Order: sequence, then C-alpha cells, then structure tokens
Amino acid sequence: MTLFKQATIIGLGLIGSSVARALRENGVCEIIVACDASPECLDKVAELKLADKTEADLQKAVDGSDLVILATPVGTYGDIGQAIGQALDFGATVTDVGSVKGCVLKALSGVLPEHVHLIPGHPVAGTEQSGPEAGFASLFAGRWAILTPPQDADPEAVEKLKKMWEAFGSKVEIMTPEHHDLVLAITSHIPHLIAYNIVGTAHDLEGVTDSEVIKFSAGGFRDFTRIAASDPTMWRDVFLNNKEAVLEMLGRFTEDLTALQRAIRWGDGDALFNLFSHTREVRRQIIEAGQDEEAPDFGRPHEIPPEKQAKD
Ligand SMILES: NC(=O)c1ccc[n+]([C@@H]2O[C@H](COP(=O)([O-])OP(=O)(O)OC[C@H]3O[C@@H](n4cnc5c(N)ncnc54)[C@H](O)[C@@H]3O)[C@@H](O)[C@H]2O)c1
Ligand SMILES: O=C(O)C(=O)C[C@]1(C(=O)O)C=C[C@@H](O)C=C1
Repeated sequence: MTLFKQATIIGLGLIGSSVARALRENGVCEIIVACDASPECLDKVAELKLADKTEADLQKAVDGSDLVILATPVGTYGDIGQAIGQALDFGATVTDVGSVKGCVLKALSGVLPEHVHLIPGHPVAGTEQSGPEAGFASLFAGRWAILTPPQDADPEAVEKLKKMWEAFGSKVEIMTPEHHDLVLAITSHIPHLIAYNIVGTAHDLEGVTDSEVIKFSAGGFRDFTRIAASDPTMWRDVFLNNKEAVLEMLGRFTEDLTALQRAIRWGDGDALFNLFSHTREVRRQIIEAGQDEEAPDFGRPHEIPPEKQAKD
C-alpha cells in the first residue's frame, strides 16, 4: 500500500533501519532516503541496500520528501529541527520514533514551519542492539505504535501515519504525550534504570567477591545484563528528557522497595508471599494477553530472527 512518495529517515540505527526495511517490504513509499551523522552507518546502509539514496546533508536529505522520520536519540531533535526546518516540503509530515514524547513538541514545534504536520510517534518495540545491521522488518509486527498528535493536528495526516504503522503489523494507540511519558516511565524507563543499576552494583562488587558475581550469575542477573547492554546515548537522552515522570515513578518504586526491605527485616513471610503471588499473576495475565489476538499484547515476545538475537 503506497502511502507516501518519498520518505526520509534520519538515523539509520536499530529502529531507523527497521523502519527502512518495513517501508520497503510493505510498499509504503516509492523512494527511501537515508540520512545519518555517521559516514560508516551510511556506508553500511548502502552496502545492505536499505535505501534508494544515502545523503549526509540533512537539508538535501529532506528535500522532496512528503514523510520525514526522526530515528535518532531524542536529545538531537532540536538541532536536527533547526537544520531541516526551512528545507521541508510544503505539507510534509514530520514524525519520530523516540522513546519520550513530551520533549518532541518542545524541541520541534518552534523550529519547524507551520505548513508541516508534526505528529510524534513511538513504536513500543526494540532490542538491546544498535546500528543498521541490528534492524529487521518484522520488529514492529504485533507490537504497539503510539502516536501523540497535537490537538490541532490534521486528521488526514494522522490517519496516514496510523496506516503506515498498521502496514508494518503494529496496533496503533493515540494518547497525549504526558500520558505516554508516565506509562512508559514505569513500563520501560525504570526497568532499564534498574537493570543499569543492578549490573553496575554487581560489577562494583567484583573486587570484593573475587569475580564470583559474574562467574556464577544466574538466569535473573543475565536477563538484567541484556537490558543493561542497551545503547548508552539513547538511554541517557531518555532519562534527561523524561525527568519528571521518571522521578515521580521512582519515588513510588522506592517506597515499595522499602516496604519489602522491612518485610525481610521483620520476617514478614506473608507480605513477601502475597506480593510474589500477585506479581506471578500479573505475568500470567501478560502472557495470556499476548496469545489472544484481540487483546493488548505488550507481553508478546518479538519474532526476533535468530541471527539478530542476543548471544549468551
Ligand atoms: N532501541 C530500542 O529498543 C528503541 C525502541 C523504540 C524507540 N527507540 C528510539 O529510537 C531512536 C533511535 O534508537 P536506536 O535504538 O535505533 O539507536 P541506534 O544507536 O541504533 O541508532 C541511532 C542512529 O542515529 C544516528 N545519529 C545520532 N545523532 C544523529 C544526528 N544528530 N544526526 C543524524 N544521525 C544521528 C547514529 O549515528 C545512529 O546511526 C531513539 O530516539 C530511541 O529512543 C529505541
Ligand atoms: O526489548 C527490549 O530490549 C527493549 O528494551 C525495548 C523497549 C522496551 O523497554 O520495551 C525499549 C525502549 C523503547 O522505547 C521501546 C521498547
């Protein structure tokens, strides 16, 4: 289904390159232009034939495109917006895939011209890997794509973008950026913070325990190390740009952790057992939802091709 004439993707890492593959595989646009700050990345994109054209210059890259997708760390948006603003085609749609949404309008609405449709987006799908080789076309299939259009957004432009994500196999939900950032703070951002912290603490203990923390790391810790291997630049920008929601959710998390600490100290087995039973039920519900085609499937595992999976 051809929805756009020419799509420019800025940032051809894991997500941008997956978008390029999905655009092509599903015939969503006629021409794909790839733009990235890294010459090595653009060389790889050309070698993998992920785009019809590679272009290092931001203004040249967006010229003639009716769709521009930002797929760089969210902290880069302001500078990119400044650079492309005057070069955008009349009536073009500008969207993004960033993990934080409140910051997008703040960074871009002042620097983009009035004639473009700015519709922020976020595919809730990813892996811990980075770069154009890590991407794959089916990354978004069966996953949510969240759009956070401004209140005065053009309904036709929103609908077209919704159709693009649906063509990739995603289910689309529309919400406010504030709601997005609060929900994702607890379901995605804090889990990453916890993983970074526990792996960091364990690494610090290495000296004390004579390397045994890593040597005897059990399944649970290994799962944390996968998440803690995620891209440092991307996640630095997530936390700096979703500060309020993350700090609010972290406050609640810390209170609950203190309650657990107290239960352990005072031997309150019932409190521990009740919480662990409840969380087991949450997991069961998530798995069930993932298997039910009609239900939300946040818990459904990715169909990650074997060659793109984390190596243990
Ligand atoms: N990794 C995930 O699981 C995931 C999931 C959903 C959304 N996201 C979001 O997608 C975006 C990209 O993440 P990723 O995982 O693909 O990262 P990545 O590190 O794999 O790729 C980012 C690419 O952007 C390029 N880049 C950086 N600054 C640039 C600039 N100023 N101009 C042009 N190119 C620039 C880099 O060279 C790199 O090729 C982020 O905003 C992230 O929050 C990531
Ligand atoms: O599966 C993973 O490795 C991810 O971290 C993906 C994940 C997530 O937290 O679920 C990470 C960041 C995103 O913005 C969306 C998805």
